[in-house]
Amino acid sequence: MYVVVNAAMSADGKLSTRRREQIAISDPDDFDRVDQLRADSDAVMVGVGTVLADDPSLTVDDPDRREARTERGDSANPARVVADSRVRTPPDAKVLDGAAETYLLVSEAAPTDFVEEMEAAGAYVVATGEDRVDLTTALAKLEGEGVDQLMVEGGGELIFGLFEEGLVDELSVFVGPKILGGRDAPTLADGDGFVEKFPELDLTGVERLDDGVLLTWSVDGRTE
Ligand SMILES: NC(=O)C1=CN([C@@H]2O[C@H](COP(=O)(O)OP(=O)(O)OC[C@H]3O[C@@H](n4cnc5c(N)ncnc54)[C@H](O)[C@@H]3O)[C@@H](O)[C@H]2O)C=CC1
Ligand SMILES: Nc1nc(O)c(N)c(N[C@@H]2O[C@H](COP(=O)(O)O)[C@@H](O)[C@H]2O)n1
Repeated sequence: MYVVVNAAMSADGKLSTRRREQIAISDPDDFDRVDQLRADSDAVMVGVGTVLADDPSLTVDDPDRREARTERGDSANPARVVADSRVRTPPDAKVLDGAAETYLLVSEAAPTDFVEEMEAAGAYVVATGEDRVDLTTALAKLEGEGVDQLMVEGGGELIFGLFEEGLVDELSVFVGPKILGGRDAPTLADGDGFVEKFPELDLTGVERLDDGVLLTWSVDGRTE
């Protein structure tokens, strides 16, 4: 499986405000690029923190891109994947609206009644890990379901978890012309942070998009 992490951050490295409110950091050209990346992927993943903060749809916006997918024999939208160890996804979340297949990655500690509620809402529930989703095993299971390219949109906890497990192949970050500030505002990679053996990146692209810059890296030492 090829894993590409894509996110937009402010010039000071924040994914959103300290209130965790969704905010447009990307400019129109970047949103269009993100839509194409979704259309090119088999699945789009977020953490439940993002579902709770943003209630994203994670679908492809451009009808021509959806049509191109169906013409090549794919579903109109990529599958949606939510890492949600304890099942905090609300049953009325947009990721459960039936517009695409949805996988809910939960831990073995997930309450059975919540799991059943998610299955009744149409989600495929994949349980791995004792208390927290075991991302390595969960992604291997998704690969077994035909997910060859996984796009990850965030947030910072999930992105850190994927780097921690050595699961990221490529990172693309749009740096937008805003300062958000806030010591508690989410950043590109939160979690516990690395203190040694930092993931190393190879810069593969620098491109001006509107008033921001798109930076792309490949990741050294991808282990899975
Ligand atoms: N600017 C951008 O491109 C984006 C911004 N965001 C912003 O990020 C914020 C949400 O980010 P976070 O609070 O960091 O939440 P998150 O979206 O990273 O979700 C974290 C949750 O994922 C679950 N999870 C399960 N297994 C995990 C594992 N092994 N490792 C890590 N997480 C695991 C846990 O329940 C954890 O609480 C929101 O404010 C949202 O607006 C989110 C996506 C993109
Ligand atoms: N690429 C990008 N740029 C921004 O400025 C953003 N705020 C985000 N946020 C991500 O997009 C999700 C919303 O998706 P839908 O439009 O609802 O499908 C949001 O949840 C973040 O993952 N991304």
